[in-house]
Amino acid sequence: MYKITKEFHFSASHQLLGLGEDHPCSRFHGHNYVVEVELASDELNTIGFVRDYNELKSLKAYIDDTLDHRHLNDVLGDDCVTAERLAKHLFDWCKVEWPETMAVRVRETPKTCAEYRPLVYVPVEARR
Ligand SMILES: Nc1nc2c(c(=O)[nH]1)N=C([C@H](O)[C@H](O)COP(=O)(O)OP(=O)(O)OP(=O)(O)O)CN2
Ligand SMILES: [Zn+2]
Repeated sequence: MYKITKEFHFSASHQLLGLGEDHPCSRFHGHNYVVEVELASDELNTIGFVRDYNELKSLKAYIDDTLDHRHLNDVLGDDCVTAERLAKHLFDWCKVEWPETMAVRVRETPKTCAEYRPLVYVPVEARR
């Protein structure tokens, strides 16, 4: 299997409501988000690509237009935009664009990372 990744950056604010007032993340705050999308395929195209990195620019356009310098609670219509939920949101967008999408990772800080990767269902008959 071949795997490629590409990284995207944006800045946005959010607030994790429901955590309790003493939790720092319940306050309005922001992050310099790092998003990494992962695509995989058993086969390469005639050029030798899983997919041209250049094509992934449309994710940059989506991020710039809808997430960058915005309040994520408003954009996603969610009062608790965790990194996990943002990873799922971006995974769903990427999967429609590129069926080879395997996972999306979101970093809010250099020390944290949340990933959305669907479980692969293996039928009982195929498990032997
Ligand atoms: N599982 C998750 N936990 C937390 C999330 C999240 O999205 N998923 N988000 C937050 C906050 O929004 C923010 O990311 C702060 O995280 P934290 O690790 O507390 O960041 P700090 O820089 O303050 O960490 P220090 O350990 O103090 O350096 C919280 N949890
Ligand atoms: Zn945060």
